[in-house]
Amino acid sequence: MVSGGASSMLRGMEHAFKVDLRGMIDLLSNHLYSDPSVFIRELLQNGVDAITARRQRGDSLFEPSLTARVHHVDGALPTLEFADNGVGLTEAEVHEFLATIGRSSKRLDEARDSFLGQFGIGLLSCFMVSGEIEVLTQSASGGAPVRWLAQADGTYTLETLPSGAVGTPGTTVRLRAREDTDFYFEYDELREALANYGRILPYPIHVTDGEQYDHVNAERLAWLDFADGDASKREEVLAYARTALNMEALDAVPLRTEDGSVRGVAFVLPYSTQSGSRQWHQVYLKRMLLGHDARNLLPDWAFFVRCLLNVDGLHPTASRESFYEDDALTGARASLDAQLRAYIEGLAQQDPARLEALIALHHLPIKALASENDEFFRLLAHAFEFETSTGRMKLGAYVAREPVIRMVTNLDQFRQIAQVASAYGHSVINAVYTYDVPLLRRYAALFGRALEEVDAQSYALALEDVSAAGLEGFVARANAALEAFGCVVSVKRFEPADLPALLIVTEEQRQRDDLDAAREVADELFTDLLDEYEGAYEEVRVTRLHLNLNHALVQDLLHVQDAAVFGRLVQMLYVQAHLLGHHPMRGQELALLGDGLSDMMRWGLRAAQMNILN
Ligand SMILES: Nc1ncnc2c1ncn2[C@@H]1O[C@H](COP(=O)(O)OP(=O)(O)OP(=O)(O)O)[C@@H](O)[C@H]1O
Repeated sequence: MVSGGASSMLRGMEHAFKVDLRGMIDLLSNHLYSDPSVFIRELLQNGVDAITARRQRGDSLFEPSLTARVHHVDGALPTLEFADNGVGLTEAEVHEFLATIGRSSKRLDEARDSFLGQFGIGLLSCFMVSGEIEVLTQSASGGAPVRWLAQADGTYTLETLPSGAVGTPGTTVRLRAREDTDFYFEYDELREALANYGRILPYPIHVTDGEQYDHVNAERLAWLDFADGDASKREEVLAYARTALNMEALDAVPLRTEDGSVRGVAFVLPYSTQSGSRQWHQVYLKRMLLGHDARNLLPDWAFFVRCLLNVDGLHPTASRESFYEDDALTGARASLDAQLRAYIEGLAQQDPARLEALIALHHLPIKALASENDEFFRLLAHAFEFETSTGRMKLGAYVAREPVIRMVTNLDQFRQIAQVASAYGHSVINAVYTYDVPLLRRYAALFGRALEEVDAQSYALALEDVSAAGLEGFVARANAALEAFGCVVSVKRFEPADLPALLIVTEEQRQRDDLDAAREVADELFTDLLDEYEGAYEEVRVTRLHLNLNHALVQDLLHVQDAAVFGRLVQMLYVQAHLLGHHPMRGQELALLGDGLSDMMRWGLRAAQMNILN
């Protein structure tokens, strides 16, 4: 049997955790917060929460106010006093809340909705810029004022002051700059940080340093009213984008969700953006800046807008730089997605000109969206523009004149085909850009249209073949003239009759010739090895020149006997076909052009001289 004494020995002695404050501060500054200026956010947040708490007590006879004052005493490092006239703290509350890390007066569920803070660690961020934190506070529930002085090593002193020493309820936090942090105490820096975090906070924020003074959130921001449905604020909101965001927005779209209680505005960017690029937004949580990244709130395809958003019903992560993933966030995201989508759909019905401008600038995100959503696609498909062999055209106009949608998926092929296709009265779509092919496929499927992927070679094969008509000798001579250029000649008849020749260049897969050559001389062992390489192919550039027998020059060429003249003429037709088809010319072809022109000039001169002599 185990005696009671022995059992307590087994249980061991109970100890309390100890927290190394320096380690905590290091953790906060290096791993949780991205920038030391967040101490301003934490001070603002505590001040706002304290005022909210005082109001919730039923005290409405005071003018809420938050003030940051910088003091410089005798060339020493500056101090910052951050004062609020909120609820304040009693001595017991100072011990319980200020001096206990992780303890917050705001965590109760009902409190969570009203307050900004909840984790009980925010004040520690002041140690990132100051060696000590001094708090002077007078509770709204009475009692003596308290002075609390905390050091970064985790020790603190607390003294109660004579009643009435502070006067009205409220709290002042005093911080002393260090050599390495005085930058954050400079007036301009401070004002900027206060404005950045507190621009839309509901209580006035003042900043002073000697003669300098500013009320950083004096401006009434129209975008919140606009989000609430006040359409008359539209021009004001666009003007705000112009002056404050330096953006001539194409449009302003009000946003509002039930889930997460989001309100805001999306500005349509006046310039096109890359798919996947990240926009710089302003996201506020209960009117306090949370950050500039709205990735977990906005859909991926919304990279053509920049948003100002205020969120009341989502929860922050501990760093307070993004939102905690929960059902409300999922709902808010889905609703914002639907609203931006509805905006584009609305334009399609009510403002086609604006939609056209939007598509012209942001065709990639819009096409991305259309390629995954049928309804959206049906609505917009006809407005999408494509490059075709007969010029840029909206898909609607294209299908009105072409019974079959013909597309080419390679740019070189497109250049070549442009000539041949028009000979047949066809218009071919250049579908080499992202989303083109899936969009055309979807179009064909949804609207029941025939879609063909065409290439230059198959077009050329369809041209009327006349090489069997006793022209073998002619073709052989022409081939000899172009042998050095790796070009094969054929004679065809095609339209337009004024196009003398058509050059088709294809990249073909050819089995490597040297493989066969190697096999001929290889012994058994190597033959096995070579067999393993059986599938080795190489890309070969194949050039075909189709001479057009409908053209007068080609007809004349049939009767040219002089081998030198004949060769040069064929070669010049070959070069001309390069130029007409916009084919890139290699050094060989450029040299040929030079030589050919000289010959032509020489022959021309000679003919002229002979005319003179005759
Ligand atoms: N200016 C203030 N006036 C009144 N009480 C304050 C003030 N600043 C801090 N407190 C008290 O100290 C507690 C701890 O503050 P702290 O900033 O560390 O955390 P928090 O605001 O509760 O949460 P979070 O870590 O999310 O900011 C608060 O919950 C509040 O009770």
